[in-house]
Amino acid sequence: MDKGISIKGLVKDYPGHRKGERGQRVLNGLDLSIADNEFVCILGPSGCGKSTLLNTLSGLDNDYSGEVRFGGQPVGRNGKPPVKMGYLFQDPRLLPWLTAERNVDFVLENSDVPKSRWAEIKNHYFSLTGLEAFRDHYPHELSGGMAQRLSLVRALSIEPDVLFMDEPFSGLDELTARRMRVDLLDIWSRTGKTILFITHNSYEATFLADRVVVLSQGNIREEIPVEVPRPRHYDDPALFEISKQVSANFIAAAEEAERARLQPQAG
Ligand SMILES: Nc1ncnc2c1ncn2[C@@H]1O[C@H](COP(=O)(O)OP(=O)(O)OP(=O)(O)O)[C@@H](O)[C@H]1O
Repeated sequence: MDKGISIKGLVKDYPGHRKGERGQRVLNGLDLSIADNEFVCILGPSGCGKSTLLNTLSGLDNDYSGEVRFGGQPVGRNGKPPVKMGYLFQDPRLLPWLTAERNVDFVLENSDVPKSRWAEIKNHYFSLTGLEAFRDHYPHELSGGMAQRLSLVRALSIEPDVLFMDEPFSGLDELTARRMRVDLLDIWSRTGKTILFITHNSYEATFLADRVVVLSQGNIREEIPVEVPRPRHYDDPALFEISKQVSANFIAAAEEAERARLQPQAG
């Protein structure tokens, strides 16, 4: 099954919330195609529309215009998405009163995965993420990295075709984040998913992605392919070279946002 994503002319406006406040166009006719099994990182300064893009693609926000297709099939405005989606956020969002395993069961109970497969799936992902010994631990007994790993187990357990990740490692210390990036690439290479990953970190984006998309004010400023063979090595100079180009675009996008902010509004 094709799990690619095609986005055409995506426009998202937020109304002004206070009396007399202007509305804001956050996504401005965005076109983007993501291939089946491609790993794409979205980078851009604060407020450029990254989370808004993820919310519209993931169906959390249906109030937009333009076209979004998964595997060539359009998203029904209020219907079921044509692919299975998994999410990972900056905050692991675990249920504190449930053990690690029950947190995963909770998601499985609300999925279409038959109960006969739960044990196999849980064994697989708990072992893949090194959490086998912590299945009966509660979230407060886990470190930040372990909690985020559990959140990854939970997202993967429903066997999503597409994984949306919104700065999932930004709250972790650098060493843990590095390990998580390597683990994520390993899992991705074994399971085959289309991944859309949001980050503020140029090197993280370059290390992970097949392609880095830099957003500026609700549209694509630059798409930078990362043609470095996998498995990748964290200290590969070729990655550093590409990340410099990513950084330069990121900084330019931030400057564009600052200029737009200082520009007097017409009308
Ligand atoms: N529910 C909302 N109502 C009104 N404006 C919103 C809403 N959500 C986001 N915005 C505005 O839309 C713009 C884009 O927000 P968004 O969260 O998509 O940016 P972002 O690129 O993800 O930023 P960050 O990197 O800080 O998370 C911001 O100016 C924000 O204030």
